[in-house]
Amino acid sequence: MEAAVKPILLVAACALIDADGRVLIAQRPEGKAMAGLWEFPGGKVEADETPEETVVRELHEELGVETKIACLAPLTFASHTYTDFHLLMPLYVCRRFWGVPEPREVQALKWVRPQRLRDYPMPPADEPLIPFLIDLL
Ligand SMILES: Nc1nc2c([nH]c(=O)n2[C@H]2C[C@H](O)[C@@H](COP(=O)(O)OP(=O)(O)OP(=O)(O)O)O2)c(=O)[nH]1
Repeated sequence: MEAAVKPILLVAACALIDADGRVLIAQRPEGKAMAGLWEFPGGKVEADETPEETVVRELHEELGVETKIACLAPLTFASHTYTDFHLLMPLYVCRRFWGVPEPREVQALKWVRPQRLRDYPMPPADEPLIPFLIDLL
């Protein structure tokens, strides 16, 4: 019997970048899958949204940060098979945003130099994204 095809989960994520070229990562909350791992802010793309709208909404909800679709630039994407789904995750970068990020729906936030991202345990889907940020910054 053939294995069932896993559903594709579309998640949109964003690397906020500060004036020093550091990237913001967020620690996943307790009680959720992959709790405690560090990830790029973002979330599932809802049925009525574009990925860019998802990023703008999630930055507001998770961090209290405001930005605009025009301030998002696509960098790369993750494509990774988890147990229950296949994750497809465009990663945007954003250098222009308003407000100081605060950890509203996450455990903690950290501004990290791209070369130091490997010091923070991330979901397996995220590891291939790191070289793109190192190249960019
Ligand atoms: N936001 C974000 N999600 C990531 C990253 N890497 C990665 O594998 N994911 C996965 C974790 C989750 O399975 C999914 C994002 O879903 P989510 O954060 O909106 O939802 P969740 O798992 O917290 O579950 P829910 O309670 O909100 O339904 O993508 C990343 O860098 N950022």
